[in-house]
Amino acid sequence: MPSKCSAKCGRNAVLKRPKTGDSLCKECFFEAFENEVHFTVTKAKLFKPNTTVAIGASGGKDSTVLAYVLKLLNEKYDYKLKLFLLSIDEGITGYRDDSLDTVKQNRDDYDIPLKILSYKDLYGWTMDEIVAEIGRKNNCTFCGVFRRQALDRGANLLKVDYLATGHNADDIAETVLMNILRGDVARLSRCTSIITDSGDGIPRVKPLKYCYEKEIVMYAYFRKLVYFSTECVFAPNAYRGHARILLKDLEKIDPAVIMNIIHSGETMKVSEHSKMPTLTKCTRCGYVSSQEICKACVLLEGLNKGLPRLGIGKSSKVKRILEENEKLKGASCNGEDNKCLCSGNDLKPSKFNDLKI
Ligand SMILES: Nc1ncnc2c1ncn2[C@@H]1O[C@H](COP(=O)(O)OP(=O)(O)OP(=O)(O)O)[C@@H](O)[C@H]1O
Repeated sequence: MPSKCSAKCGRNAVLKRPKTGDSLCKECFFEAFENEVHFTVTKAKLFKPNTTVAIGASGGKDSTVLAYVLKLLNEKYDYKLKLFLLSIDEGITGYRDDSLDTVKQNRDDYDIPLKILSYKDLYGWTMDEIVAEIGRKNNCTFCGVFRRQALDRGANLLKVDYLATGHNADDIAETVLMNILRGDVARLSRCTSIITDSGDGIPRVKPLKYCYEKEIVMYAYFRKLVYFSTECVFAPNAYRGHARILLKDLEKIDPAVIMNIIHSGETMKVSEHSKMPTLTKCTRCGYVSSQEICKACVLLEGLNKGLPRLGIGKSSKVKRILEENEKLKGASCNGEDNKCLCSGNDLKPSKFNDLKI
């Protein structure tokens, strides 16, 4: 005999909630999931009424569920938000091109306007081209740094008040673990924040912060949402994968570990000596950075000068290489040497400002 829904609605249960162990029917699961997101949004005061929100839309399960639920809650509770979808096309053949088709489908299904920005337009390189230069080992560094900035640039171009991403509870617990495994105490203090300041006035928010990945997949499945589920073709080497495997193993023993890790990260007190550096503006592109020259500009400069490994590793090493090149430039460069870093003038802000969106 099928068990009854534990919400006592009288219907039969069709699933067991991974987060709580409750047996629920479809309708009560939808309600529980949506109520939790609504609770997260209201408790953290994520959005002010009459504002605009860009949803980082990759076509994957998290951002698809985020777009669907935000639209639904916006209408149900009258948040008074104007929603946009913002997609970054990294230029990964067989992955992003297909997932962007899914985002376009979501744009039509949910009636939310979509803006697509590509790495090729922003940086002059696709990820396929970058991987051909750097190989598969460190390509995630390029992709992560460029995507972060590209999303900020997109949010600025759309002139929105918030940028919402689909980061879920598993992502955040993984990040806490990763920062611990790397001894990156400074990042620990901000990786659990539900609202982060990107340094240019457009806060990033994570409405799915407390949603378990398994429940997001269930929600998308039972709601019959269209999403793209293939792993990035370049992802298997990412360090995050190790934290992910560890977390999944721990979750099998006790699903509460995900919330426990987030809770530990939130309540941990980081010493003054380990605080994140203050954000400033990159002297090259004018974009937000914790260094004089932002990581995106350093990586791009390396690519353009045939030194793709320039930005991989410690920033002190990068600074030394850049200083040495500055000296060389003063001594001998006639401005025609393609390998000399002095011809990194193509990184001026105008390159980005000229972009037609
Ligand atoms: N190419 C992209 N364009 C726009 N937003 C993106 C893109 N890639 C990632 N994001 C945003 O960052 C969030 C976390 O990205 P991550 O790479 O961890 O993907 P994920 O956990 O597989 O999420 P999803 O299922 O939405 O793809 C996504 O939910 C989305 O909001």
